[in-house]
Amino acid sequence: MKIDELTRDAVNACLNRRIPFVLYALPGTDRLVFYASPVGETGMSPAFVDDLTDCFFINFFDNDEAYTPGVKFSLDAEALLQLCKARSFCQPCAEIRPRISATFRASYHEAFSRIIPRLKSDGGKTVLSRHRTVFTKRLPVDIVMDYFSLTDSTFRYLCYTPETGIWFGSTPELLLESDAKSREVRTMALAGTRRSDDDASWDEKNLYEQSIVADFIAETLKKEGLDVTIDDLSERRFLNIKHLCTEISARGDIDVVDLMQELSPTPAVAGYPRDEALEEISRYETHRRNCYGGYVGVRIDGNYHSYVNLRCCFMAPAVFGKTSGWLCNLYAGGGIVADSIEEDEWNETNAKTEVLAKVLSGADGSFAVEGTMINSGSIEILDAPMVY
Ligand SMILES: C=C(O[C@@H]1C=C(C(=O)O)C=C[C@H]1O)C(=O)O
Repeated sequence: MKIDELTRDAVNACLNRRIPFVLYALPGTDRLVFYASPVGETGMSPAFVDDLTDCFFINFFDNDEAYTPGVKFSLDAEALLQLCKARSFCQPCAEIRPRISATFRASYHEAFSRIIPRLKSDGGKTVLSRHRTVFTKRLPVDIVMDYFSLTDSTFRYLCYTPETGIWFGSTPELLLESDAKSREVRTMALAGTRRSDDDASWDEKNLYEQSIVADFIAETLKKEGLDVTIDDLSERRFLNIKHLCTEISARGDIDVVDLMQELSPTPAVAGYPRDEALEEISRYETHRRNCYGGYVGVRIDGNYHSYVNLRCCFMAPAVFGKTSGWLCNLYAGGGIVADSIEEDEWNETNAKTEVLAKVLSGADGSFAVEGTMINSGSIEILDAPMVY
């Protein structure tokens, strides 16, 4: 995958000036698309202002607001660069910032130990997540070009909005794809994880975790009065790991935005029953998930391409010691059920962040720092990057 100089300049101009933008590629293609839409007088990004314009959207995991931040497809790279030449910008700073500390192994242990007894008595599943914190000297454009080039089977994006800050990701999980003409939507139940090179057959625990997701999605679609088709269980490989997957489609009278809200967060990223799982997540996880586990995607010609925001990174410009670069939070979780083994689940979160952490470090591994050296005394988060 290649990025042309014009688009590279446009991305850097947006990062330097905090102009909302997106750079994305849909699954199955290496075609990179760039758009920017400066924030107007409201100070808010304008994604879902109406039902017509093509746009990018990115939602929070705690998805209880009607408002969804995003980027309208108003300026392409050339138009954006022209505008930057013609006038100066004072766009709003990000409202949230990455965390300086990472999840301690001990905090994960504490959360795990509290959740297991309830799952043993009530059954069900809770998705427990953690985040890693990395400081990197690499430029966002270089990072995402390496990361996006590894596979074309995911939805890949890099964006900035004032509500979310800078995020990028490469997610394998479809939340909802809609086709207004045929009145059809497609989704998937993706869960259960193991390393790609592990050829043993899937165990009961993983099959159970995945069936919870498939049942929830199928029930939700049926409750909406839709005609639902459920495909056979298959295996999906994404870089160093693989998952179990059931593709599900539905046809009928659909309000896609309502349905996305209804489905998200699915038991693949929250758990089941949902309320109990969400309660445990907010009580025991030591970080806010922000946009991790929410949904992210594009609306084109009235059709939605929406994905669960996984294998993603939240970043902000920062100075570490005397070095300028980027502070990054990498998120990963896994479904915990009554007989889950803590060490295996922790290792699963390592596997899910392994590729991204490597990309942040660069080819020779010398571009990034991770660990206790990163603390509030050694790092300062900036509102805008040192201009490059
Ligand atoms: C929660 C994540 O992934 C989700 C959880 C999975 C699991 O529990 O096995 C598998 C795929 C995703 O639906 C993540 O990548 O952080």
